[in-house]
Amino acid sequence: MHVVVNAAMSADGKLSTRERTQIVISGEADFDRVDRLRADSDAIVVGVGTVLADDPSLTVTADALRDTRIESDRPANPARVVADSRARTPVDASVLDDAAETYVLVSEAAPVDRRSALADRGATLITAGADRVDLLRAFAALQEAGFRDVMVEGGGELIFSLFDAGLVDELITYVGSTVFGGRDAPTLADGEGFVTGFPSLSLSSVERLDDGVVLSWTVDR
Ligand SMILES: NC(=O)C1=CN([C@@H]2O[C@H](COP(=O)(O)OP(=O)(O)OC[C@H]3O[C@@H](n4cnc5c(N)ncnc54)[C@H](O)[C@@H]3O)[C@@H](O)[C@H]2O)C=CC1
Ligand SMILES: Nc1nc(O)c(N)c(N[C@@H]2O[C@H](COP(=O)(O)O)[C@@H](O)[C@H]2O)n1
Repeated sequence: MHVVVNAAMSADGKLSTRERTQIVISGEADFDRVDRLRADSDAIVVGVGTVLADDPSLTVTADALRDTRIESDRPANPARVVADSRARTPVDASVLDDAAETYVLVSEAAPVDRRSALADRGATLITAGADRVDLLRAFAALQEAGFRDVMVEGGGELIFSLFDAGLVDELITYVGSTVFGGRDAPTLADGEGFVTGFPSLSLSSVERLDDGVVLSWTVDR
């Protein structure tokens, strides 16, 4: 399985403002790039914090790209995957609509009634971990389900945990032309933070796009 993390951040490294509401950082050309990355993926993963903050659809928006997927025998949209230890995804969340398959990764601590509600909405549940989703086990289950190219779109808590678990192969960031500031604003990698064993990255490309820059890194093994 190949895991690519893609996120947009302000010039000061924030994914959003301290109010954690959805905010546009990318320009039109970057959203097209993200659309192509989605179209080349089997699954798109987010944390439930992102679902609660943004209610994303995580679908491929450009018709041409959707056609490309159909020609290649892939479903019109990649599967959507939510890391959601306590099964907090609202039943009316856009990720549970009919546009694509949806997987919810939960822990054993997720209440049974919440799990049933999500299953009733058509989600496939994967249980891994006692209190928090065990990402190594959950991603192994996704691989077993046939997913090869996996894209992660955030947020900062999930991205940190994926780096911590050694699951990230590539990191792509769009750095936009704005400053959010705020010590409580989400950054690219939040969680506990590393004090040793920092992931080491190799820069693979730098591209000027819209009024910002796309930085692509591979994670050293
Ligand atoms: N600019 C961008 O590209 C993006 C911005 N965002 C922003 O990020 C913010 C949401 O990010 P966060 O609050 O960090 O939430 P998040 O999206 O990273 O979700 C965190 C939640 O994931 C669940 N989870 C399950 N297993 C986990 C594990 N092993 N490790 C970590 N989390 C696990 C937990 O319930 C945890 O509360 C919002 O403000 C959103 O707008 C989100 C995605 C992309
Ligand atoms: N690439 C990118 N640029 C931005 O400026 C953004 N705010 C985000 N946010 C991510 O995209 C999700 C929304 O997806 P839909 O348009 O609803 O499909 C949002 O939840 C973030 O993960 N990304």
